[in-house]
Amino acid sequence: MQIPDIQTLDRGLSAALQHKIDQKTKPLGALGRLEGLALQLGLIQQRLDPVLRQPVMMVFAADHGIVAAGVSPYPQAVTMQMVLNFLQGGAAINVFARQVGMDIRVVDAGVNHDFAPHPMLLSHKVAMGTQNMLQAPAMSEAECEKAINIGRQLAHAEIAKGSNVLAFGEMGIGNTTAAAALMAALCQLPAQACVGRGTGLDDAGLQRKVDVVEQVLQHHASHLHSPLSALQHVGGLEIAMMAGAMLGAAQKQAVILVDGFICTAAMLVASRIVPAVLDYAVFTHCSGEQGHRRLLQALQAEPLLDIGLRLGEGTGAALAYPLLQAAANFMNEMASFESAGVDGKSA
Ligand SMILES: O=C(O)c1ccc[n+]([C@@H]2O[C@H](COP(=O)([O-])O)[C@@H](O)[C@H]2O)c1
Ligand SMILES: Cc1cc2nc[nH]c2cc1C
Repeated sequence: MQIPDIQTLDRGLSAALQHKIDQKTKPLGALGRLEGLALQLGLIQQRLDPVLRQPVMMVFAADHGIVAAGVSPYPQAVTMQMVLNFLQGGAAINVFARQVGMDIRVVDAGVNHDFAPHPMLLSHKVAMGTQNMLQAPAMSEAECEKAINIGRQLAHAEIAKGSNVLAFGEMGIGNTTAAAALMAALCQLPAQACVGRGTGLDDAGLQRKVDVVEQVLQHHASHLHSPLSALQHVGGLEIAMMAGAMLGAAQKQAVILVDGFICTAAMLVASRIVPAVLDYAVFTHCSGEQGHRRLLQALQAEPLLDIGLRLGEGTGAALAYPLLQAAANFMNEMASFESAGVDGKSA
């Protein structure tokens, strides 16, 4: 695979951005995390007056052969049914994206169903789902590379149409198992620390899922040392396409909004391919999925929200978007001590 060229942030503007932030009519630091966000936006865009244009929510969907091992309480068909729900506008992500003014693209990366064409649907099926990774690599090397490259092109296309904020979401029954396996492999953590209840496994189901992930890691042990090989052997098609799209977004200096556990696992993979991708990432929330907090810590990421969401679809990213808007808006619209005639010196 050709490694994408991603610029690390040029921090030359940091002092001027921080000065602008500090001159706003507020006590120093009083806008909390919004101040760090404003600084990040300014550095990504290399301007003192950052603007957010045409935010797009990209929801990547695919199926997972590992569901045959009983790792999800829901049947595989729910992936396809939820894609239809997205296209009809009735899912949580439709509601929240509408609420914050984001367009949605639903990307079929590998759902086990043939969809009729639809204006919201981007059909880029690489396979009808992954193989059961207890028995075989989740994908072939060619499939994995194809998914990454399509993802990168999709991000480039959205940015070429005028977006400078790409939000990421996903749908795929079984994908918390693939995400946990990737986390365990790339962070060298025991399965137990990475596996959670997903859509709602009971205690026995959780134990079975831990056992399955341990077996998967053992089966592919000799292929887990590089991020690409780990992705190919224990990942998922939507995870691979998201990782590619995240790399593509960073290549073009767009802001990347990372949703929950599965999106963060995709960012983990992307960051092990090109670490500079992290400069463009905003981690929007800490999901209720056991393992997400530890994964965020491994990436030294501080999530914006921690409100117990564990839905996926991009819901956390959509809900956090107004915080990004607030960061850009205060930079552009808030008075400075000088312009408002407020005494900016503390006693
Ligand atoms: O984003 C999260 O943190 C998250 C946590 C738990 C579940 N999910 C969603 O639930 C599905 C995967 O759950 P499971 O139990 O089938 O592996 C998939 O469609 C995800 O979008 C998502
Ligand atoms: C109903 C349902 C909706 C979802 N959205 C994302 N993952 C999901 C899993 C299920 C089961």
